Amino acid sequence: MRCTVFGTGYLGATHAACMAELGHEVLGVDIDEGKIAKLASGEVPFYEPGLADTLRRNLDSGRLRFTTSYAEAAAFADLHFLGVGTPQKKGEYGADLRHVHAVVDALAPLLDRPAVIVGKSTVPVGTAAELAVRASGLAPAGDAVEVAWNPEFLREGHAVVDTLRPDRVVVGVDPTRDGRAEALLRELYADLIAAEVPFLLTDLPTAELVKVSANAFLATKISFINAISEVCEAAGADVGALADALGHDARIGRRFLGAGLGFGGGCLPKDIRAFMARAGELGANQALMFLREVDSINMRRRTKMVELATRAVGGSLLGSTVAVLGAAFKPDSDDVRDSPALNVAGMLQLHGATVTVYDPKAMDNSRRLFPTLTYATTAIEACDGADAVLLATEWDEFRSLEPADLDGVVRSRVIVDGRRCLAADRWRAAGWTYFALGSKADGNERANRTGRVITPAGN
Ligand SMILES: NC(=O)c1ccc[n+]([C@@H]2O[C@H](COP(=O)([O-])OP(=O)(O)OC[C@H]3O[C@@H](n4cnc5c(N)ncnc54)[C@H](O)[C@@H]3O)[C@@H](O)[C@H]2O)c1
Ligand SMILES: O=c1ccn([C@@H]2O[C@H](COP(=O)(O)OP(=O)(O)O[C@H]3O[C@H](CO)[C@@H](O)[C@H](O)[C@H]3O)[C@@H](O)[C@H]2O)c(=O)[nH]1
Repeated sequence: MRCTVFGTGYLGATHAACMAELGHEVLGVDIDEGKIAKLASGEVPFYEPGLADTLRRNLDSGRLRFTTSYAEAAAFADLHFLGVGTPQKKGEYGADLRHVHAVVDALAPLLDRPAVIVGKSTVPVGTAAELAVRASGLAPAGDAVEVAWNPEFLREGHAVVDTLRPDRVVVGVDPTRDGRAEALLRELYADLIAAEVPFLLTDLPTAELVKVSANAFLATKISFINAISEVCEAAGADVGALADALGHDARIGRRFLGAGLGFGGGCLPKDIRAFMARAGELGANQALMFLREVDSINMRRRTKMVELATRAVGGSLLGSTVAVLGAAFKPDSDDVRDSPALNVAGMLQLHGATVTVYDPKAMDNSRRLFPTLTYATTAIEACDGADAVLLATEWDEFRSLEPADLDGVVRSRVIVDGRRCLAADRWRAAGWTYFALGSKADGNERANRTGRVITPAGN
């Protein structure tokens, strides 16, 4: 069958390529001409493992095309996915829906046949119902234009697999309608349904809420372990061993109990804030108060990392040289939106450190966002002359670093593991001072480059 996808960013480009992979004819639409030109020539404008192959295979098959023309898109299909950004409003918690509105306002007047607009963007509950009124009011086909919601749960770095084999497909429809939207989406996802991916049909507000509730839960789980991490640091316990023990309880599970620098990216931080804002608008202010704490715990990890770095260089960042390994908000992505790594790098610089950053894939995006930081072309180059090395994003390339790789490169053999992904014993055995968020401080702290003594402390 045919469909369009409006917005060809991390979500939309993946969805378009994967729908074509399922055998459908797909037209991706974006207002960014450069992005569309790249996609049309087989180039993915961002880093996502496996996506380039899927894109090229489906461009070659002729099933996948890209355009900036809304008129072409309206003529092409009667099933239109909406995957544009819903960022946090400037200076407010709420979601900025201007891109979502722009799509509907430009597309609906072109819809002169029955059509279904299917939202995939993450939106405040109530948006779908509002868009349904907006679309049918603007469309020549009137009420024959319907809105459904099919929230997306893919993770960056695993986007292709998550789209082709999701844990579930959630479809929200208006129950007063004739079932056309459900039928179209069942047909579109027939291969997934045949592979026993649960297809969960709900009303519109429930589908919208499933998405933000899932992200709120994930964020809460991460902040839970990071709150416990603070207690571990104070008590001299080890949060990694604690999380392993907790995770054996099947009711809890080990996933998303990774303590460290906390969550960032284009989703969890802005989604929990928009969820709080929307609950407030609905008069349910009290309900999500805990998410404020989830957010604060998360942001505290970043300042905690700066404190640890300060200790690691001997008490003052002023005049120090710090290497930051990692800039993306997570490994296997080049996304630097609300990246804890870059946030920390920026704070270190504000405190007077000379900061050199290296990331395997996110260098261009980082330079655009933080042009005043220094960037290296390899991890080793970033560590040249460093008083401390900070590991901020757990790329495999950094996990597999050996202490010997950096001996003779750094000025002081001091490492701060913000993602708890290095073997502490190996680094200590090699004579390094090893700090990690969520553990008692290194017992072998010692005089560093300036002869300043870093005192062993309990956190
Ligand atoms: N990134 C993810 O992993 C992910 C996963 C699930 C859900 N989401 C949600 O999906 C939505 C998109 O996120 P993203 O990360 O892909 O954002 P993004 O910024 O990477 O992509 C958005 C795209 O929309 C395009 N766009 C803006 N206005 C447009 C218009 N009027 N017409 C056509 N295209 C337009 C932009 O040019 C851009 O290419 C957000 O609501 C996000 O919360 C994202
Ligand atoms: O145990 C963990 C797991 C993750 N993180 C951090 O949490 C953030 C988010 O990670 P992840 O959820 O894997 O990445 P996203 O690609 O942002 O995916 C989330 O946000 C998407 C957009 O809404 C959803 O579709 C996904 O289901 C949801 O996992 C990253 O900074 C991670 O470093 C931790 O600190 N500890």
